Formats: sequence, structure tokens, C-alpha cells
Amino acid sequence: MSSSRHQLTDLSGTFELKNGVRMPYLGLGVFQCDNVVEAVTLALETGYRLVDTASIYENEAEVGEAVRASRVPREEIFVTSKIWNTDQGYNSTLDAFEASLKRTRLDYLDLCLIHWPVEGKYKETWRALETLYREKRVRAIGVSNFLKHHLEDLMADATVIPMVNQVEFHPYLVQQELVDFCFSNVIQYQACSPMMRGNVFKLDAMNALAEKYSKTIAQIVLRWDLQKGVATIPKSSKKERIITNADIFDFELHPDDVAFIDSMDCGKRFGPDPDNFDF
Ligand SMILES: NC(=O)C1=CN([C@@H]2O[C@H](COP(=O)(O)OP(=O)(O)OC[C@H]3O[C@@H](n4cnc5c(N)ncnc54)[C@H](OP(=O)(O)O)[C@@H]3O)[C@@H](O)[C@H]2O)C=CC1
Ligand SMILES: O=C(O)C(=O)[C@@H](O)[C@H](O)C(=O)CO
Repeated sequence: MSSSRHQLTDLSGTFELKNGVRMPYLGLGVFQCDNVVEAVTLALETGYRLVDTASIYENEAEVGEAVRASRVPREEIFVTSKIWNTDQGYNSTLDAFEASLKRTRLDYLDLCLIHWPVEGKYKETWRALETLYREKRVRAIGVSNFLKHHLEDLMADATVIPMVNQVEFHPYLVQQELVDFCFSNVIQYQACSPMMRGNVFKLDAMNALAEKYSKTIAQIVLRWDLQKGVATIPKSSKKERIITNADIFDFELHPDDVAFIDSMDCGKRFGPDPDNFDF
């Protein structure tokens, strides 16, 4: 996937989901963010139009507060939340969704994801998300941390194909086969932990690329995401970083450098393995 498919001209840019809803390329992740209202407010002022939260992050209320107080109209902001593992199942998902919405004090969510593929539960969870989607309580539905076999299993019974798969994605974990499967099924790939939970800043090879382009390592890795057609949700709670992380629309990585970053893939995760998690 190259930049030629997308213009990648500015921070207001979006990927079109299978149902026509437009999802911003880049958003602010707020896992373990200690100043959510301030960070989301600044991000929206900077031009970010997507915020990624989850019930387990225990900050949906702060995300909603910042979104509601923003000068940016609600319809221009894309809010994602997720159904946590212990809430999976049909009725419990409906309840968890209502609880999330209540905490945000928003009228709707833009995207709701199954957070992890809990065996024996995720199909019923999906059926509940399909209900919420049909009832127009949420503009798009998707999954997170789903591998190809989880997606194939889910899609065998689904009436709505997931619109997004949010997955750990960075230079050490590309999972190209999963990326290709999602692209061929029009499931938008979205990178979580795009900066390897901070570990990308230790890589000499990324530092060399940053020097070559006179950019920061964060800007290189986030630009690589977009040139691969992958949406991305970097987290920072620091003012300067929230601003500079989004400054990725005035340069283009050469295809050889995109391929070079691809070649760093060694299958290393910084988060849990979707086939082996216990929470
Ligand atoms: N669906 C899922 O299961 C998961 C979803 N996510 C989502 O993805 C988001 C991002 O992933 P996350 O795991 O938080 O990690 P990231 O890969 O985004 O890395 C965040 C770390 O990088 C640091 N950082 C950010 N920008 C810079 C910079 N320019 N220079 C130096 N350091 C920087 C941050 O520190 P500081 O804040 O101090 O700047 C923080 O320590 C989450 O917030 C969450 O929304 C994440 C994990 C799993
Ligand atoms: O951030 C998330 O969305 C996650 O699910 C993970 O961070 C997960 O909670 C984890 O890393 C637990 O160790």
C-alpha cells in the first residue's frame, strides 16, 4: 500500500470505511494518559479529529468532557471506545455500551470495537454491536487485536463485516498477512502502540531516518503508517509532542525507506499476544 492511494495532505484527512463513514488518518490515543482533558483539548485545537479511548482506560468521562467543551463541532470529531473483556456477551455488551455512552455524556459513539477476541464470547459480543449499529447508536463497528483466524471465524456468522481492526503495529510488528487480509476485506487497519510504547525512540535505524529527513522519529514512524494505508493513534500527554507528532503532512518517505522500515519486522510485541492473553 503506498501513498498514491491517499493524498495524505493534511491532518483533516480520512480513510473511508466500508459503510462510507470517514475515519481520520490520525488520532490521539489516551491509554495511561494522566491529563486527558488537557491533552484532548490541545489535540483538537491542533487539528486532530479522532480520540481513542476504552472503558478499561477509565477516562471516557474526561474524553467526553473535552469533546463537549471543544469549539470543534461534535460531528467533526471521531470518538472510539471499546467493549472490555469482562463485558463480552450479548446483553452485557449492550449494557457496557450504554455505560460508556453515559460516561462520555455524548449522544453517540463514532466507532465501538471489541477490545480483545475473548474465546467463546466474541461472536455474541459482535451480535450486540450489530444490533447497536442497526439501531444507529454507533456510526461504525469493528474489532481490536483480532488475528486472521479470529476474523475468519467472526465473519463466517456476521451480518456486518467489521469496519476496522485496531492492532499493535510498528516497525517490529508488521503482520503483513493480516494487513493484506484486512485490506482485501475492506477492514481498515488501525495501528495501536505505533511507537512501540516508547521503544521506537531507542532504535538507531529510526534515528538515522529521522536525521535523513530532518524529522523526529515519531514523525517518521507515523508517516510510515499512513503511507502504508494504516490509520494511527499515537499517545502522548506532553503538549509539544502532541503538536509535533501530527506534523507529518509536509514530507514523504521514499518507497525504499518504507521498505526498509518494513524490513525491521521481527514479530516482536510490546503488548499482549491476542492468542495468549489472560485478562
Ligand atoms: N486496542 C488495544 O488493545 C490497544 C490500544 N492502544 C491505543 O493506542 C494508543 C497508543 O498506543 P500506546 O500503547 O499508548 O503507545 P505509543 O506507541 O503511542 O507510545 C506512547 C509512548 O511514547 C511516548 N511518546 C509519544 N510521543 C513521543 C515523542 N514525540 N517523543 C518521545 N516519546 C514520545 C509517550 O510518552 P509521553 O506521553 O510522556 O509523551 C508514551 O510513553 C493508546 O493510547 C490506545 O489508545 C494501545 C495499546 C493496545
Ligand atoms: O491499551 C489497551 O487498549 C490494551 O488493551 C492493553 O494495553 C492491555 O490492557 C495491556 O497492555 C495489559 O497489559
